[in-house]
Amino acid sequence: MNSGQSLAELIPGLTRKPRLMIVDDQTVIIRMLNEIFKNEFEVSMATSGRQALDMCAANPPDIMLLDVTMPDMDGYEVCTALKADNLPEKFPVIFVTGRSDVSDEVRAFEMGAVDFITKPINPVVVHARVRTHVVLKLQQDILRSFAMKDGLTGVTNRRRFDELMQQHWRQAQRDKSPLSLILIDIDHFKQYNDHYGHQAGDKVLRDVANAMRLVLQRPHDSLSRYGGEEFACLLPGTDEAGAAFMAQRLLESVRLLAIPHEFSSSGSLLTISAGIATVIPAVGQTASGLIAAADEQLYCAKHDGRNCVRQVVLSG
Ligand SMILES: Nc1nc2c(ncn2[C@@H]2O[C@H](COP(=O)(O)OP(=O)(O)OP(=O)(O)O)[C@@H](O)[C@H]2O)c(=O)[nH]1
Repeated sequence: MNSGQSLAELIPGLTRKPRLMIVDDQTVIIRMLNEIFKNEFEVSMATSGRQALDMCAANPPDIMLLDVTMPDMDGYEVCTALKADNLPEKFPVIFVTGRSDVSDEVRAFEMGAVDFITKPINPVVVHARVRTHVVLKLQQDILRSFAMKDGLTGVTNRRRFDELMQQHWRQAQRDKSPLSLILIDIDHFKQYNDHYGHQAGDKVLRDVANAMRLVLQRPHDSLSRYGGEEFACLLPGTDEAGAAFMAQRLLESVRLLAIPHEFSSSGSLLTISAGIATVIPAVGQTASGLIAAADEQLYCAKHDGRNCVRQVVLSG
């Protein structure tokens, strides 16, 4: 890798400074590393393993420089805790240590570290290694985000929805908090395609997805393309009243697009129908029940004339 190139040149599409977390109980080391990286990275610092874990939960870095020998919790323990934690993002960890035994090095790799740097720190070496690993990490992030997006509408795809569902389901089980799912389907979309053409149909899918995406405000709310003309809106921490409100806003956002649909039996404009299911998941319950329940409500909304919402609350 050419160290003369800037990180922005190496990672096309990079819109922010990479985040580097330095974890060391010796402030003199932290200061030294900060001097090396402060221009290219957004640097955060922790002086104990516990503090590092708390900071990662709130705002995970893109890469971590982790001291092995620290009081209370050593670097190996931090690494183990990071692996066990359900962090929203994984990131590479480079161990920094005064020990230079082969067994220490082997242990570091076994714990999941990507690299191992020995003290005294050589600024050129540490800089080159951090750059190499952070470029790989950010390139992977970009590829991953492409793999998780629906090519036509730009919202997350079915694969990502499945992941998000599992993630939020487990979180809701732990917190005993409500999780709502809204399944949305465009009304008489086959008629739309048949009369206005497939390209016009594709544009409608994009416009509808964009309009609905703007309705979602909370960071954990998500909209995914669930199937051909079906979307799924996942609302963690949202009860039945909140989900009903959001569903009505989704319907309204599509009505406001005022897309003519002369061949719809539910009005002269394009509309959607929605089925909502809400649950506080119990131990042993699975997410597939929530999806099936929302799907059944969507079927009811279609059956009851379309352009409407039907809802159920499942017992946890
Ligand atoms: N243009 C376009 N059409 C799609 C895409 N994916 C699915 N469709 C179409 O969506 C239509 C779905 O039709 P149906 O399942 O019969 O449902 P509908 O006509 O919307 O009727 P109701 O759901 O009962 O209101 C089919 O014509 C599919 O070809 C896509 O990516 N682009």
